[in-house]
Formats: sequence, structure tokens, C-alpha cells
Amino acid sequence: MGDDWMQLWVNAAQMKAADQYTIQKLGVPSLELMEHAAQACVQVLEDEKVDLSHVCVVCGSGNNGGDGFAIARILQNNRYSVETFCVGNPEHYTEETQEQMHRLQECGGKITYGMPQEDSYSVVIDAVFGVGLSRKVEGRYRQVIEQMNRMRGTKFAVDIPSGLSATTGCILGCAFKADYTVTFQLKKIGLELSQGRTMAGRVIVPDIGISTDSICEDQEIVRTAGKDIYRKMLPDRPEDSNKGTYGRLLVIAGSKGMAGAAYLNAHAAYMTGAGLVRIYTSSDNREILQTLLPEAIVTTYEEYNKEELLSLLTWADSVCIGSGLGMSRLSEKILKTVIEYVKVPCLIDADGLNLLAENKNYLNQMAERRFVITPHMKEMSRLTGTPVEELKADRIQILKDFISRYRITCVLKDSRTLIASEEKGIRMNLTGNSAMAKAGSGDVLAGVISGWMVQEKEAEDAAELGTYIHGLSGDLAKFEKGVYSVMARDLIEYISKALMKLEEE
Ligand SMILES: NC(=O)C1=CN([C@@H]2O[C@H](COP(=O)(O)OP(=O)(O)OC[C@H]3O[C@@H](n4cnc5c(N)ncnc54)[C@H](OP(=O)(O)O)[C@@H]3O)[C@@H](O)[C@H]2O)[C@@H](O)CC1
Ligand SMILES: [K+]
Repeated sequence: MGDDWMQLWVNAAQMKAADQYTIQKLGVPSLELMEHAAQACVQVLEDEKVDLSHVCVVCGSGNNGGDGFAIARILQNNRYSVETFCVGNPEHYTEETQEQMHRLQECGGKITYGMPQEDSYSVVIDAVFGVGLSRKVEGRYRQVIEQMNRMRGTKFAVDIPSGLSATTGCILGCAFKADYTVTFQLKKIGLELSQGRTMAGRVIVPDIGISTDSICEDQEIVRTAGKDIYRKMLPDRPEDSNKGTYGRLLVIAGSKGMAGAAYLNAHAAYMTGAGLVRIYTSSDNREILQTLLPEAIVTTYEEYNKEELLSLLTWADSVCIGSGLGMSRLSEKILKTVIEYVKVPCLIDADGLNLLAENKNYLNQMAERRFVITPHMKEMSRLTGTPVEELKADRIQILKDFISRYRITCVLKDSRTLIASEEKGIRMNLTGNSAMAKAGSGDVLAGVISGWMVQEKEAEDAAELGTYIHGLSGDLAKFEKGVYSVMARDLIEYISKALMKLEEE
């Protein structure tokens, strides 16, 4: 596969729709898919050289359990020592699961009803719950999963670690902590969001013959673009150009003592190729900014000056407002004026978002695609009035509702950042790492996105490309500086390396 692909990230319902289409419309028997699923798991266990000297398989009553019984049979037929435990509710066995139990027993396999009692296994295979997990794990099931987590063997999850929501990545009560997860056909978005990455370990995605035809056009599905797509988004830089060709960016940032935010915005925008950056900031920041970034024009204010602001808005090809802006009445007036009068693409970050949250009526005035907002989870929580925990548990839906209501591009920052617009749906960014979880990182992101906006990228493309490049800079910085020592200014330094890497590949 080249790099011009779109990776799909499905939730539980979308996965079930693909299963059902394959079974009902294409006529592939469910049991055949289950056999492929089990064979794929055994193949991975063998390829990865997992110690199969003493295997423990723990199965539930749904089809995930059915996969587990089939895995047990195949391993046993391959002459491994296997012990199989059934912890599911006998009243809820699916037809396929019953058939797989029967097939295992026919091959001489023994099924123990209840949880494993000892800890002598080289590998523990979790087939308790898959994408059918529908509620919090409690009682006996909780005990089973906790017991499996305590066992010393390699932990192997079938389709998804039991207890992890395939849709949100949240742990519902408790979850299996896997070293490997073999997830069938399509990556479940829950393996990437929230606790998903921590619980899933290494994720392998075998093709088991489930057709994706029915869902690949579905605009509701979250996608990640391959590198080629980002490379093609990079703007041309013709020889016969000048600074005017690459746009004039107005950065409105930095209240008293917060010059750093304005500096990071502006410097990051220059590093992406912006032609000219003007910082509009509190007068206290003039000297420091002129010293830190002589390439920027610095215009300062002491009090609200509507005329000056309007003339700057006329000058600008794009605006980036909010980083370190503060929450004063003055900041509020500036933001209100910008929202009311700006005619060019405009990004709102940080304090700009906190001010928006306090003045939600401004949001209603923004209903045009030229606005990009870059909230982290807490800022999004303030904007939507949804507590952070609820937001984490339902972020995709909340994001969808938000953009369809306000018709703006929203970059929802988290360990996996989502970029949402009506035009392109929801995209998940896969670059970036925990070294970037530091003050100033968001200011750099706002600068990078604004840098693309001012070079005439559509707001949603600028947001996606900017998030990708920002994360890639972080990945390169971490590689050379280590996970603890990456500073926001390093992210800026590594933008050039990230861009060169993307251009070269
Ligand atoms: N043909 C196919 O579709 C294919 C599917 N495949 C495999 O099937 C998996 C999906 O199977 P599935 O839909 O049967 O659901 P699954 O994940 O086994 O869970 C349902 C069971 O769990 C129970 N339960 C749920 N939550 C619970 C809780 N908190 N606490 C307690 N119980 C709870 C629920 O109980 P109930 O709600 O009925 O009381 C029910 O018994 C998928 O991940 C993949 O591995 C592959 O073989 C490829 C072909
Ligand atoms: K599982």
C-alpha cells in the first residue's frame, strides 16, 4: 500500500454493520469468518513467537467467546497444551459460540466452567468480550478480568481487550491489559483513543474476509490520511515569488507577561512559510518580542482601539488570536471585534476560547468555515458545557454535533487529536507523543495552522496539515532530545526537519 490511503477507524456499530453486510448480503457464513478470525490469531501467536507451551483461553458467551473456543481447538490440533475456560452466561451463548464449543469438545478439548485458578500459563488469551461489550464490567466478570491481569503469562486480546469500549477507548469498569491485540479487518477507534493505546499493546489487523464495501463511503467514519496526502497539501513555492505571495498573518496574542505565547505563534507561523507576521500585543511585550523575533512587525496596544484593530484586520490575510491573550475586559473587546469584523480565515486558541465559552453568543456569529478553533479537552468542555469525563466518553458525537451546529473547523487536542469539519468529517492525527505535553506546545500548533491558513490553505486542510506537521516535529524532537526534555521552542526548530522529511519521502 502506498501512502495515499485513508485509514478507517470504526466504532462498534460500524464494525457490526460491516460484519452483517458480509454475512447477509455477500452470503459469507458467520462461522467461516470466525474460523478465519481464529486462524489469524493463531498465526500471529506463532509469528510473534509467543510462548505457547501452556495456553489459557478465557471465553465469554458472545461471538468473541466463539473466537476463543476456535483458537483453543486450532492450538490443540497443533499439539499445544491448552486449557479453556468458559466464564459466559450459558443462557446467552450465541449459535456460533455453541457450535465452536461443540467443535472443541469433539476434538477432545475440555472446557472448564469458571475462571482459571492457577497461574502456570505461558500465555493468557482474552476472548471474554469483543465489540459487543454493552455495559460496565462488574461482579464476576470484573473478578475474571482482574485475575487475568494478575497472571504472569503474555497477555493476548482477541479483537479488543475485554472491558475496553471499541467506540470510545474508555475502560468500562475494568479492562484486560494486553501485550498484543489482534483486531479483525478494521481498526477499532477505541484502540487509539483515551486508554485504548495503553490497554491494547501491539495491535495487529489481519484480513479475515469482512467486506468494507458497505462502509468505506460512510462519512461518519473517522479517517487518517496517509503521508502522500499531506505531501500534496504542501503549498508550491515558485521562484518568482516574494513575501507578499505567502500572506500576511496577524497574531493577536500575549497579555502583559505572556509574550512567550505570541512569540511561539509567530515564530511557528514563519517556520511553515508565512510571508509576513505582525504581532498585535500588549505594549509591555514590545521590547522582548522585538528581541526574540526581529522578523516580526510588532504593533502594541495599551487600551482598546477599535479603529487600529479594524485597520489591522483589513491588512491581514489571516488572523490567529487568543494564545496568552488573558481574560480581561480588554481582551474580550478585542475578540468580539475580531469575530464581528474579520473577513479572512481566523484561528482562535487558548484564552480566546475561554472568552468564547463565557460569551457563547459569539459562537453563533462564527457560523462560517473560515474559523478554526483549537481547544484542548478542558477548553472544549467549557465551550460545550459537557464535563471532561463525559466528553472523553463521547467525544466523536459531541464533536460532530458541535461542528454541525456552529459550522467551524474544530481541532480537539488530546493525546490523539481529532480535526473536525463539515466538509471533511472527522480526521484523527497519529503524529505526536507525550514529550509534547508541555506549556507552549498549543501556541506552536496555533502558529503552524495559521501559517498554512495564510498560505491560502482551506481552513480544514490547514488544520489537518498543521496538526500533522506539529506532531511530526514533536516526534523528531523526541527522537533526538528524549521524552522528557523537548521544549515548545524545540517543536518550532523541528518544523523545518518535519517539512523536509515530508517533502523527501
Ligand atoms: N459474525 C460476526 O459478527 C463475527 C464476530 N466476531 C467476533 O465476535 C465479536 C462480537 O461478538 P458479539 O456481538 O456476540 O459480542 P461479544 O463481544 O462477544 O459480547 C457479547 C456478549 O457479552 C455480554 N456482555 C456484554 N457486555 C457485558 C458486560 N459488561 N457484562 C457482562 N456481560 C456482557 C453479552 O451479554 P448480554 O448482553 O447478552 O447479557 C453477550 O453475551 C467480535 O468482537 C469478534 O471477536 C468474529 O468472529 C468475526 C465474525
Ligand atoms: K477480547
